[in-house]
Amino acid sequence: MTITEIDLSENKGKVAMQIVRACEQYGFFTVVNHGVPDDVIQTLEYESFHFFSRPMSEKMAAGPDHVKPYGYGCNTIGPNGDVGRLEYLTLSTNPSSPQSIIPMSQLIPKRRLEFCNAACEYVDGVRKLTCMLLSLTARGLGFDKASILTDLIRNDNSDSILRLNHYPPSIDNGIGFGEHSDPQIFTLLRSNDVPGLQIYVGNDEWISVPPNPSAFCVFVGDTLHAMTNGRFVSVRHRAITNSSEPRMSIAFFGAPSLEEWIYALPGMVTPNRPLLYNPFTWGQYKANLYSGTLRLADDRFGIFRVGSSST
Ligand SMILES: C=C1C[C@]23C[C@@]1(O)CC[C@H]2[C@@]12CC[C@H](O)[C@@](C)(C(=O)O1)[C@H]2[C@@H]3C(=O)O
Ligand SMILES: O=C(O)CCC(=O)C(=O)O
Ligand SMILES: [Fe+2]
Repeated sequence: MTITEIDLSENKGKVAMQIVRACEQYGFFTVVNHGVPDDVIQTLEYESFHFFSRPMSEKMAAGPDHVKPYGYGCNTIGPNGDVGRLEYLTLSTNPSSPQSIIPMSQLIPKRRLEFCNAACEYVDGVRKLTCMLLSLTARGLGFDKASILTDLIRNDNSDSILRLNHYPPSIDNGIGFGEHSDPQIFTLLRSNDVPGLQIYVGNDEWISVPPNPSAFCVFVGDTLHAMTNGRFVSVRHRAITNSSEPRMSIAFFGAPSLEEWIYALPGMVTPNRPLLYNPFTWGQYKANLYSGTLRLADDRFGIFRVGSSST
């Protein structure tokens, strides 16, 4: 199989169809000519490497005791004992959150202002790109109004997240970030020129995504899967460590506000495709990630499935 690479400078009608096809097939594609300025990306990568190069005692100032999933973390992922060979910094992009870029940058040692500016500019660029991709997706699905999807991310209270993942060199095929799907709408991830990302394409097959620093990887998340009533695949993916070079991935998880209701979009439920999930708010879905014993690789739709005994 080949990974779909979409050139955003091409005809918009064609691009819209390519996006929908890729979301239906694997829930994954890459985009080039995406419009996020290269210097904005390079600057945040530089500041991120600088942050992770600081002594552990300094990095710990930004975590790990903050509200999940925010702050600095090392070798553990999520609330229930998953481990990985990485360290990360996770920030809210909602300006009114105490865990968002500006207040969290105050906890970051050295180069506070530089880090803060770089992260804000990056989020500005990737949020616009996410909106453009959602608008093209709405068009590809046949909706007249792009706002049916773009409003979810544009909302001032969007619960979108910025996550910096740093995988130190390791040459024995270890698990950097274990298998999972992302819970949000779309994830836009960019990495330096070091391999590691793999996606699941069915039939027990994982394929490696060749690194391309001038592209963004786009992942369909659980929320868009639910909104399309299963038509789009929420792609399972993982990162392995097998390089003598450090790997840095920067992910923007585009999410709605906590109050937003998630339900199947018009036309997605048909006699051949019965409703899969009862409506839920993003806040309910997110609370479920952190309230129980769910592990990284677990299916998280259980209680939201139509016919589930808890609904
Ligand atoms: C074990 C978990 C970690 C995670 C929340 C979860 O319950 C399952 C999904 C994980 C994930 C993957 C994408 C993002 O990195 C993340 C912040 C998210 O929203 O969902 C992480 C969560 C985390 O690291 O806390
Ligand atoms: O680093 C990667 O390539 C994957 C990271 C990831 O899946 C995540 O942060 O959710
Ligand atoms: Fe992920």
